[in-house]
Order: sequence, then C-alpha cells, then structure tokens
Amino acid sequence: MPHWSHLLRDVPGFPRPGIVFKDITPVLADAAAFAAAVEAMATPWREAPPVAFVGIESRGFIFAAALAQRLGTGFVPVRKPGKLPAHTLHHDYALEYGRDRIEIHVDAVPPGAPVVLVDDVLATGGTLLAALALLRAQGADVLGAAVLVELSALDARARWPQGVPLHAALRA
Ligand SMILES: O=P(O)(O)OC[C@H]1O[C@H](OP(=O)(O)OP(=O)(O)O)[C@H](O)[C@@H]1O
Ligand SMILES: Nc1ncnc2[nH]cnc12
Repeated sequence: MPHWSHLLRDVPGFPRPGIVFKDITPVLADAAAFAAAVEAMATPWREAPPVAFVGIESRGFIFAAALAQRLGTGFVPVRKPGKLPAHTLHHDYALEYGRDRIEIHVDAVPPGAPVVLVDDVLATGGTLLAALALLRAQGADVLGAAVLVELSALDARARWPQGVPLHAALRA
C-alpha cells in the first residue's frame, strides 16, 4: 500500500444512504502525499507521454492538470452538461449515484492524437467508459486511463476493454 493510503477517508452515507464515499481531500491537503500520488499516476506514462491528459470533471481535473504539468503535456477537460462554451460532443451514461452526461469540445483533441483519461475514483466504471466512448468517437487514440483509487469490489475492470491499460495508484 502507498504511504498516503491512510489519508483516503471513508464517509459512509454520502451523498446518499448506502454509498461509502472515498474522500480524497486529505490526500490533496498533504504536500508529500499529493506529490507521491501524482508521481504514482504519472509513472506508467513517463516513457511515452500522451499529447494530453483528459480530466473528468471535477475531481479528475485536479489529477489530470497535475499530470500534464509533471509530464509536459496538454490538459483537456471533459465536463458535465452545459459547461463548455464552444461546440461539443456528448455521451450519456449511468453512475453509482447520479449524473448521466459528459461533454467535450469537438476540437479539443486532434484526430489520432494519443491521450490518457484521468479520474480520481473508479467506482462502477460508468464515467470512465463514457469518457472512453466519447474520446474514441472524436477520433482520439486512447492510450489508457489513470485513476487515483479503484474500488475493486465494484469490479469496473470486468467492464473495461482488454488491451486498454487501466492504471490505479491504489485499490481499495
Ligand atoms: O465509476 P463511476 O461509478 O462512474 O464513478 C466515478 C465518478 O464519480 C465521481 O464523480 P462525481 O460524479 O461524484 O463528480 P465530482 O468529481 O464532480 O465530485 C468520480 O470523480 C468519478 O468521476
Ligand atoms: N464511492 C465513491 N466515492 C467517491 N467517489 C465516487 N464516485 C462514485 N462512487 C464514489
């Protein structure tokens, strides 16, 4: 287990009864833990970095932006509906507790550009799968995905396509 794993906080009953929320804010607040977490997420992509890390709103932004700075790449946001100002593509999906649509600017990623998807938590996998479909529909070359925490019990990996690397800094 990474040395910062104790800073991941379980919050039972948030945002709804029955959900145990993985709160990453204590990891972010600790300089050494945040740096180590970003380094762990960066390691698989260091040899051959993508053109951009694609962060999923909102907690995914934190790690995608940090990875982009660390490896000298661009950052592209995938956002909730109605937030992006220019022409967008969208994809609908189901989540452990809500939201059902993500959007990206149609011109955010050049055709064939290698990108890596980034989020903080992988739960059911619905969000990351939706992002994969969205980026592929846009013509991007999705090298893989990086998440801080994978909730193994929900078995999102079973739904994730084989051959697309999915790296988690921590499995909980
Ligand atoms: O694997 P899944 O079941 O799809 O769940 C994971 C998603 O849920 C959380 O986002 P949330 O909707 O809470 O948004 P936030 O980042 O703005 O808090 C998390 O940041 C992931 O994006
Ligand atoms: N249990 C959970 N904790 C934190 N973020 C989540 N996103 C989806 N499920 C989650």
